[in-house]
Amino acid sequence: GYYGDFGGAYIPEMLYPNVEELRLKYVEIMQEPSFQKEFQNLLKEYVGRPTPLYFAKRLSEKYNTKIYLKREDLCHTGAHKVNNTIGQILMAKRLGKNRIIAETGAGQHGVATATVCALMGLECIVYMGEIDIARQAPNVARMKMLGATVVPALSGSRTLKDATNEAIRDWINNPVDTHYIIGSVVGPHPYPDMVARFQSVISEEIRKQLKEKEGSENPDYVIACVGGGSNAAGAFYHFLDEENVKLIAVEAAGLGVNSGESAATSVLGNEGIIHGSKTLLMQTKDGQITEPYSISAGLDYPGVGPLHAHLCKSKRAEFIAITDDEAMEAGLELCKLEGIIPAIESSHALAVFKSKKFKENDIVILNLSGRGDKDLDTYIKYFKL
Ligand SMILES: Cc1ncc(COP(=O)(O)O)c(/C=N/[C@H](C(=O)O)[C@@H](O)C(C)C)c1O
Repeated sequence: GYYGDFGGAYIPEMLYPNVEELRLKYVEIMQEPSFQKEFQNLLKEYVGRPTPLYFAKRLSEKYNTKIYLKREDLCHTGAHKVNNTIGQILMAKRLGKNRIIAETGAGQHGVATATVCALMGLECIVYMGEIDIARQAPNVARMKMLGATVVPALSGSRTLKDATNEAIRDWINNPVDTHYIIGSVVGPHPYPDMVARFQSVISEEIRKQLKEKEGSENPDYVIACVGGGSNAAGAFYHFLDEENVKLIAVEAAGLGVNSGESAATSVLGNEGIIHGSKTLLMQTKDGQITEPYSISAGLDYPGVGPLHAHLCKSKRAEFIAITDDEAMEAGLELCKLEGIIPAIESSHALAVFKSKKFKENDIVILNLSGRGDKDLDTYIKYFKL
């Protein structure tokens, strides 16, 4: 359960039975033919996979390189999060669980969890920071309509890290009948690996689609935004051992990495434990989690998955920090050039083209993790629409 020096399961003793049960069973369950059959069928019939690998002609012309967008914004629920929740709800059923809990920040993961609970008729409780409930109101309404109970996290800074703490507290109190669907490649082993495996359908499809379109399975670059790191883990997964495929992980610089209002964990973080995992996190000198900031709730996370801590330390991936302003401008530019309104998280990845030069015949894949519907309020305020 380690990625280099990072990973592991540093959990309270009372959580050990739940996590140990999962660790012992998850690979075996995922490899069962009946599991794979149901998983692949739901991804196709319910999520709408495969998602297009769309050649963005006008964007490519603007930046004089070849840009393909992997359209995770077209998944059912509007983001990549559902790839993971489909896998985990099937896992929960095979583990005999009938109560589901989850944490969410941007609300996408909460919606994706509520969606699969409605699909399978399971009880769903989503913990969400009171601050995030206010700034992602449309997703809160969606979760309620889908039958979930949204519980405001009132502890700490009342954002994602507190929602995660409250979900962990719930799981400790309800070990037998409850499965905790973690929304990103974070948390104690086996979650980072399990979530990455479920999201790896993204790069599995990219390889097939690129082969058809360009005659080669390998692009020159894969770019993805990183909050906890699940959409990036999925987009990178099948390229990790292909050293000519360069990986670019994009974090939220917020108001700037030296502004004190940022979520650029690879720049501002150092080694520590967060939510049961040894990784890089933004912390005070006595190891308390520092409150991050980003205009996007989805990247507003003070840690990063252990896989990405390793990719950063081993320099297998280049980490770029993008500010609120750079992201918002890039999001609006995609609207005008390609008629696609991206999630603000995904807009951070798009902003790379402004600052990094690619060669004319480079093939660049950008993982468009979600669509911008949930962010219209923020776009309206920012651009005074
Ligand atoms: C459209 C979209 N794109 C990217 C992200 C960042 O999450 P990762 O892909 O796991 O790095 C997110 C993260 N959303 C989470 C959520 O909806 O709850 C996030 O807030 C937390 C789970 C980290 C997202 O919604």
